[in-house]
Amino acid sequence: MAEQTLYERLGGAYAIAGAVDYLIDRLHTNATLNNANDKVQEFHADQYKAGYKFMVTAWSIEKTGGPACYPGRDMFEAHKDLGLTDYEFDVTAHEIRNTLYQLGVPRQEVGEFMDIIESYRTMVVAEAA
Ligand code: HEM
Repeated sequence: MAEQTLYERLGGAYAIAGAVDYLIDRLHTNATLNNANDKVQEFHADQYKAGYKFMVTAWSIEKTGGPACYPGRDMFEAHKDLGLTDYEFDVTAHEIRNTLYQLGVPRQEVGEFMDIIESYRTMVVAEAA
């Protein structure tokens, strides 16, 4: 049998959407991120929340080997005007990791997903661009 994709091992679209739902609620109330950057705080207004959950869910589905369904910008385009620092990236990555722990995702899959997140650092952090 062919090896299952990370997308399949995470439980597919429903499980990923559930994890993103939990994650974005945490990020939107993360005082460190909100205090660090006006642009981030502005974007955390409720009117963007459902759309952002959709975007991050679709991105995660696609990057873990599920169907190509992400309609948003690439990670450099989406973040280049936000002036993000390595510290803010680390805080976000910490919340992502904690979400996976909280939901009981196995160690192997946590490692693989966090490797994907880390591979986008230079596209997200303005200092590194
Ligand atoms: C690897 C980590 C990250 C991933 C996977 C990610 C994912 C995404 C996605 C999928 C979008 C939507 C793009 C679009 O609508 O075209 C987006 C936009 C955005 N992200 Fe991230 N992001 C990451 C890191 C961060 C960090 C560290 C911050 C700030 C703390 C951040 C803040 C934002 C904001 C404010 C937007 C909206 C930008 C706009 O519409 O002008 N992201 N991100």
